[in-house]
Formats: sequence, C-alpha cells, structure tokens
Amino acid sequence: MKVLVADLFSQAALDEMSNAGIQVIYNHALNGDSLKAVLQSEAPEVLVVRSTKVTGDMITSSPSLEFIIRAGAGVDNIDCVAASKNSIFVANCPGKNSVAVAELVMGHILSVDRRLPENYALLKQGKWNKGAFSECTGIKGRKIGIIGLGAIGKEVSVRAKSFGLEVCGTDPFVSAAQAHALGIEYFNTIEEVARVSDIITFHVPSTPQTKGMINSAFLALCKENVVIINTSRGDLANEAELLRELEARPGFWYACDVYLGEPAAKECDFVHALAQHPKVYGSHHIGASTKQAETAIGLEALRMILQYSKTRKVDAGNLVNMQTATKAKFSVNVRHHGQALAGLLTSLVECGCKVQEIENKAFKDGAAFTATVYLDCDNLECLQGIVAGLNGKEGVIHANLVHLG
Ligand SMILES: O=C(O)C(=O)COP(=O)(O)O
Repeated sequence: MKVLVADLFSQAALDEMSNAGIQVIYNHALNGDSLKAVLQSEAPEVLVVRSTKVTGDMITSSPSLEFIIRAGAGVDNIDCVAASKNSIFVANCPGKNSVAVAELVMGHILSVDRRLPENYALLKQGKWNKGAFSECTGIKGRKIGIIGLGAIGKEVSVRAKSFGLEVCGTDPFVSAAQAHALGIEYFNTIEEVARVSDIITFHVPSTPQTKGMINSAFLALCKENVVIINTSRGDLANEAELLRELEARPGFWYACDVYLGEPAAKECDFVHALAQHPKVYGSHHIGASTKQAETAIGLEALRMILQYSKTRKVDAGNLVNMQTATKAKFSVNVRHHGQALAGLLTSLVECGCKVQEIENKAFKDGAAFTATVYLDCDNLECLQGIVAGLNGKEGVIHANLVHLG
C-alpha cells in the first residue's frame, strides 16, 4: 500500500510505516497544484494531511485514493462531500492534540492578563517600566466560559481550574449532567455564557452553525473587559465586527491562533488587520505544534493506516464521512467499567440503526469490560453523536466507531 504524507509528521510514525512494508512518500512542501500532481503521479491509496487543503478537484482527479487522514482535529480543509461521493473515507485524530491546544490557551490567558508581549518588547528595547504593568488583574477567582466541551474544551477546564478560575460552558452534544460531573457550570446557550464570563474560549469546529459566531451581537452581551480566545478556526470570528469592537471598547482584548485567510504553513507573508492590531495577541496556528501532540497524532494515524492496510476497513476514533450510496455496516466498540448497555442500544435504535449482534467480553485487562455492537446505519452523523456522547459518559473508558464495509 502507498501512503502520501503531505504535511509535517512524526518521523517515528513514518519509520514504523516503512518497517511494516508500506510505501511512504513524505513531502511536507506539497500544496495546491503540486499536491494534485503528486496524487496523480504517485497514485497513493492513503493521503495524510494536517491543514493543507484537499479540494474536490484533487479528489476527483485522484482515482487511486481510498482514505484521507486528517492528522489533527478540524476537517474543514478537506472536501468531505467530494470524498464521500468518490467513496473515499475521511477520518481525523480526535483528542490527540487537545492537551497542546489547552496549554496554548493558558499561555494566551496569562499573556493577556500580564501583558507579556509588551513586557518582552520593552525589555528588548532596553527599557525598564515596571509601573506600566501594575494594573494587571490576575485570573484567580474569575470566570472562564468554554464554548465547546469536547476533548479540547475539557482539557482547558482542567487547566483553568488549577489556576483557580471558575469554569462554565456550553455544548449541544454534552449534557448538563456530564458537564457538572466535570465540575463545569452548564448553560444551554452561548449567550448565557457570554453574560457571565470574564474570559471566553472557543473550542468548536468550523461549521455553518459556528461561522461568524464571534460577532457584534455576541460581544454586546459580553462583559466590558472580556477577553476572547480563539484557537479553533479563523472563520468563527466576524473579523470586521471584531475590529470595530476592539476600537470601541478599551477593556476588550482578543487572543487567537487562527485567522480568516490564514496562509498555508509553507508561506510566510501575513499582513492582516486583526493579527497586527495592538489589542490582539496572536500566534501562528501553533495549537497542535508540540512534539508531544505530533507523536500522539502520528501514532493514531499509524494505527489507522496499519489497520487499513491489513483489512481495508477504517477503524477510526472519528470516521468523518461515509459512502453515500448504500447503508453502511459499523461496529461501536466500548470499553467500560461494567455498566449496562441499555442506554446505548436505545440511542442506536432511536437514530435508525439496525443492531445485528452484540458481543460482550468481560474483564479485559482485569478491570474493564468491552462490548462490540454490530449494526447497519445510514445516519452517520447521528451515530457519531452517540459515540461522542459515550466518550463523555462516566464509567466509559473509550468508545469508537469502526466502518465495516
Ligand atoms: O488539528 C487541528 O484542527 C488544527 O487546527 C491543527 O492544525 P495543524 O495540524 O497544526 O495544521
């Protein structure tokens, strides 16, 4: 099997692939036309990318392609609809860079509160101005609102609590009970989070529902001195409205890792009104760029590639799309601490799945049970929602979805 890796990727995972007899082409300079050309000339079955765009045109002109792996979380850079139409699976590596992103969020929170970039800049200019920084507030006891309580949002909440922040949040896929179990005050809407939070951090994917959600109407509900952190996607922000609010409200600060019209990793000019605004602290979309995250993502991609090379089945933490033409067969695998599967089965039936077989294995690893539910389903989105919900449930160690053909 041939795998094309078109972005920076773990060397250890590349070596493992080669050791397993997989032909690997690693070229992290590929982008646009050059990526399309290599897809055609090398004809790989598997393509691995990070933020590099995979367009419908690339997909339709690459008949060899069977599986695209997003070595990261957000799949908005991949034309998943075109992939589905061409029977190409798309999977990401959920949760594998969550800690790295959460660590960056804490860095931005502290940077804004203590004005660290200005501190550095003055010292570099040979100036000493302790008095200029005596107005910093401190973050203990203030409230952080987390929009999106998935893997990244949860890691942020753990770190925020250790700094003494109070944590609240919202997420349409997480129940109030699940949030409360994590010590997070739960709200049903982003508007409620806006009203009570001193710092608001966004951890949602780019979808039609989330695009432009950081806008004037949202900011009007926020506290006067709110700090907004966006490490998710640039298009969550209506940048024109955000710039107006930054001008109009002296106490409002924005820190971000992502921008509208962000250049590809391989380019270097970036003239951008928001990025260069004095009340914006920005980083270079480095949320996932730690060696720890690179290793975790590399291992997850490697696992999926090895599995696919042996079985031609996609065993993914999150299968993003599916072949649209036919009903597909899946299994939901759950490792848990012995609670009943009744809730899972009810949810599966409610979303139209046809359960074929349930396999239970007791006391794997001495402490945990595993269950595999085999089913037919043509509503992948619903099925993914159920599996994601299981991962947040108390007593569940891990649940994943496997495409069986
Ligand atoms: O995983 C994600 O969604 C990210 O935004 C990380 O992007 P990257 O893989 O560093 O290009």
